[in-house]
Amino acid sequence: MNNETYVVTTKIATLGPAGTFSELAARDFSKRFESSDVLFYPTLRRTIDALDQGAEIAVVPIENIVEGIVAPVVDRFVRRPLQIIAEVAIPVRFSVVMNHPEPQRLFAQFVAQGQCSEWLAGHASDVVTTASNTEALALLLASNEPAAALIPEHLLTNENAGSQHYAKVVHDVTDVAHNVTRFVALQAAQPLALPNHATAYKSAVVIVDDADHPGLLLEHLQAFAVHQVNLLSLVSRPTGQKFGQYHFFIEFEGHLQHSQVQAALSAIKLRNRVIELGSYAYSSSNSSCN
Ligand SMILES: O=C(O)C(=O)C[C@]1(C(=O)O)C=C[C@@H](O)C=C1
Repeated sequence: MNNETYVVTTKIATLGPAGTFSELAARDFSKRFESSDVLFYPTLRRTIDALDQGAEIAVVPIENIVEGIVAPVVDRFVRRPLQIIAEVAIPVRFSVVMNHPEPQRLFAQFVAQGQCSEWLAGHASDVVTTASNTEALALLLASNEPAAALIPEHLLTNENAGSQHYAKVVHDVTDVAHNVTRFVALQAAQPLALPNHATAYKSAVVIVDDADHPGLLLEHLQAFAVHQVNLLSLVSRPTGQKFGQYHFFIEFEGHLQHSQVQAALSAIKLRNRVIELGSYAYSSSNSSCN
């Protein structure tokens, strides 16, 4: 009899190159597996689509405490079947590094710009938008012109990118001290596991707007209220078809298998299509920043 044991390596896709906050979230999530590989993708959309190309899990940002929802991620929920299986909240702090004391342009990721808007408004007029924070740093390192980059503070402790490599460093330019981003781990949609009674769950759905009429949003909210389901977030996203038409991304307390949740969603399903995105435990670091 052969006693060999096999270790399965879980492939986790996230936004790269290495050094992003997304990588921190993916590494945190990877602790749940005996063996895992973190694979990097250049955009959030390609990170999610990696689920069709061999990755079992994609870890992406979904909400920043200041900037709100990360729209490219939420919009993907309507386009392809996905399931949220976990969330993790990661503290986010930025610094600015320069290759010259008077830079002409600054490279910065699109979400990061909103989290450092006060410093940028006073110091940077020519901002070049990048797909990730590490791409901002890579563009600075490749630039022959006086330039700067908004980078994750944790990259300054990296041997190859430490403070000594730059003409000037401005530490911590983040608008708020308690800046934090919530990341979700996604997998391809599949049957939901039963709830574990010791876990506090939240769930997410998208209500697809294909039955617009006066009072529609009120009816959705009433369904949750009547069945005592506590809403945690509600974001409207344009359908892209017509002005005035919106899908609603909603997170609420409870598991999709709980009877009150099923009753609320059944009422909504009489009028609209509902995409169920799964049930997952509250992030532990989430409760500390409430
Ligand atoms: O570029 C990164 O470092 C990322 O991980 C992406 C991202 C995001 O898009 O929200 C993650 C955390 C911060 O909110 C800023 C950027």
